[in-house]
Amino acid sequence: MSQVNTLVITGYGTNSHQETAHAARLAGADRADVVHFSDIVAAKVRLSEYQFLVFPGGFLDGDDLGAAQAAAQRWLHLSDAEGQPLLDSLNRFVDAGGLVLGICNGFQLLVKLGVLPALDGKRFERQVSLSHNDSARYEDRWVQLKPNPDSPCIFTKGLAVHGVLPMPVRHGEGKLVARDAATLQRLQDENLIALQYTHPETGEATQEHPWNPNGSPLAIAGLTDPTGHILGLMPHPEAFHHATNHPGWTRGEVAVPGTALFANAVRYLRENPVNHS
Ligand SMILES: NC(=O)CC[C@H](N)C(=O)O
Repeated sequence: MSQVNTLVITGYGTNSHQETAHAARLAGADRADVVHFSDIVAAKVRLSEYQFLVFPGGFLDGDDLGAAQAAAQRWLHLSDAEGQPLLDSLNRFVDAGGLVLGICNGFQLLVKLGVLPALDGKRFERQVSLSHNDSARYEDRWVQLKPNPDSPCIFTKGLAVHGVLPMPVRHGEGKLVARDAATLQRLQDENLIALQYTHPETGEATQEHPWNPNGSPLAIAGLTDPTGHILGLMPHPEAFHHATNHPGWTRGEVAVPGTALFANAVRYLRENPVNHS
């Protein structure tokens, strides 16, 4: 069975990197290293040493200029100490079959970088973004997510049988905006909408606040790319890594934890070795 080493990139304002690494370990990853972005730039650590790359949540650069906007510029324009553009390393990582997960601020980074949704295979071209919540406030609450069984997403595979997945959100900029109506339509038509916010009474996708916490169109909570190897989502799967994290646990409520997304990634990588050669 092949090795699953997880790289969680921290620095400049991430705040859930340790929980994220913990979730990866709980899900069975052999290793989960929390590495500062500057160590990637210094070429002390290479993406090619890993199979699973996670961009955790937080407030990169204090959300200045818009969440993850400044961080996206760093990824777009910096090269490492060996002269390798960071974008090339990221591109190669994905082409080698590595899995990428962006959680909340990490999802914001992936869309601003154009890693998601990468329609027409166009990576690093911004096609959608994440903007301020319709409620004009920071939303900190639990939501219920419906996985799309027809999505190519590796992370959500098989999870639709559970109905909904509860997970907490905490963000100010979680509303998806597409550059045009056709782009939005294609996300749906190509099954790139991996996760949707649902109404607790109907279990169906909803635009209703607070169940849809940000007003995201088509109730989009998470997006994948056409390969299914990349997932970005606004809710925090790492924050539901144990039964007692769930607000209903004292009432005996049982639900599939967010670590299920990580477990799917680990399982996939065991069976589908990444080829960094
Ligand atoms: N929890 C997070 O990662 C927050 C993301 C971002 N800082 C926002 O408020 O939208």
